[in-house]
Amino acid sequence: MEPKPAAPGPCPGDFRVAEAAAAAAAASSLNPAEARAEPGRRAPSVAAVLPAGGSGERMGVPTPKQFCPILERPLISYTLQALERVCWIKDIVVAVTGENMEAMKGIIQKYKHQRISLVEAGVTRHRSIFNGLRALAEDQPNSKLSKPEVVIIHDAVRPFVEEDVLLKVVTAAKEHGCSDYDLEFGTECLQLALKYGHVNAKLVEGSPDLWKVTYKRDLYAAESIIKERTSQHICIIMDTKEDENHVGHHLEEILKNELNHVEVTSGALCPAGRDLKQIILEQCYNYVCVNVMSSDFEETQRLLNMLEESNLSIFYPVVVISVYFLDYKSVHFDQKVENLMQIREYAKEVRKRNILLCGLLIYYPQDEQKLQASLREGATIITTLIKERNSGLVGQLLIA
Ligand SMILES: Nc1ccn([C@@H]2O[C@H](COP(=O)(O)OP(=O)(O)OP(=O)(O)O)[C@@H](O)[C@H]2O)c(=O)n1
Ligand SMILES: O=P(O)(O)OC[C@@H](O)[C@@H](O)[C@@H](O)CO
Repeated sequence: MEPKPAAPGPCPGDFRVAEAAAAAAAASSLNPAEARAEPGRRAPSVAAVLPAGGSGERMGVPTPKQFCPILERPLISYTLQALERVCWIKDIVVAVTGENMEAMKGIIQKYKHQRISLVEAGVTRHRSIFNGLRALAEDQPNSKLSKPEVVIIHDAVRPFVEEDVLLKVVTAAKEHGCSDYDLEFGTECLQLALKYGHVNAKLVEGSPDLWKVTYKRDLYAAESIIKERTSQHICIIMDTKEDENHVGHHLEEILKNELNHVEVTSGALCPAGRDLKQIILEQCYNYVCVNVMSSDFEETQRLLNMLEESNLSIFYPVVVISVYFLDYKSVHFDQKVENLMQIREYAKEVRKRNILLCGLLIYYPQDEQKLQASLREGATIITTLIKERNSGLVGQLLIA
């Protein structure tokens, strides 16, 4: 399964931190014997510099690519999120041009990014990096930055960096010498370090997702990756556990079968399912609220309240689909639809908080085969809404 999207959270006191401490100690130690991890050793000091002062000429759009939106959030915010969740990176210095400084401050505030300092970018990428390094190196009286032992340089337009590769980079910073291979296939940064830093260097293998957003097509690729990652976990909430034969339960079964590569959790507002708060904490971005017993929005409203309180949707749109049932025999079709149209108002309200709410009415015949077909159609609508995360369908009542 793909790794979860980066999300901020408390730094776990697990082995990675100790490993990082050892790596940073290794990177900074003059004595190789000291480079081994020691219990209780002081925390490492690692900082990151993000050059974000380019104009993105090759992208061919007026907005510099680092500020281009992906699912309505600027690209650079994804990169910051990926770095700030790595708790052993103490400071993240971002180099931006003077004209984008205010916009950058707005992004930091809106998405509550932490440990970020801004510096003025330079006319070239290397100059932007230099400005970031200078801010970390100088002991300026009003600066909250302290001089780190290791600095990670990471393009602001590489949003999918994982902690393990950052750890490898920090570890390699001291452990390895420079080979002919490294020189042959060196990147600009490597050459810069070799020429002016008088240090050895080592190329570390990254993952294919570490690629750089350069052309317009890369924005579409990044969006697809984010959509795929956020669709990996779906929580189904049923307002009853009774009446096992109700079509609601059949729908749940069909969804589970169709989404066999996806983690489907049965959450509940009632005690039978897994604790919904926990599921939200685990960063599930998709909820199917199956209303077997009721025709109102009470259960959906409870779920929406919990989602709003959690702030889960600050980084990614959360999809909520409220599902209802009506059989062909019922004479109340108009009344039911009219009642369910209220979803528009709820959807408009929660849309402001990046929650994409849609309604789905499964209008089903008694005939077993046709019923199965209706349920499969319903399941297809649900999976499409989740995979596409299309804000254009927000507030719609779809009928299967
Ligand atoms: N004067 C510059 C130029 C580039 N960068 C940053 O360096 C990273 C990688 O560079 P690149 O992909 O070349 O970005 P751009 O220069 O913006 O793109 P282009 O070459 O297409 O104009 C980007 O995060 C970019 O913002 C920078 O900080 N300062
Ligand atoms: O200009 P290009 O798009 O070829 O790549 C720039 C890269 O060299 C740069 O982004 C660093 O990641 C590597 O030092």
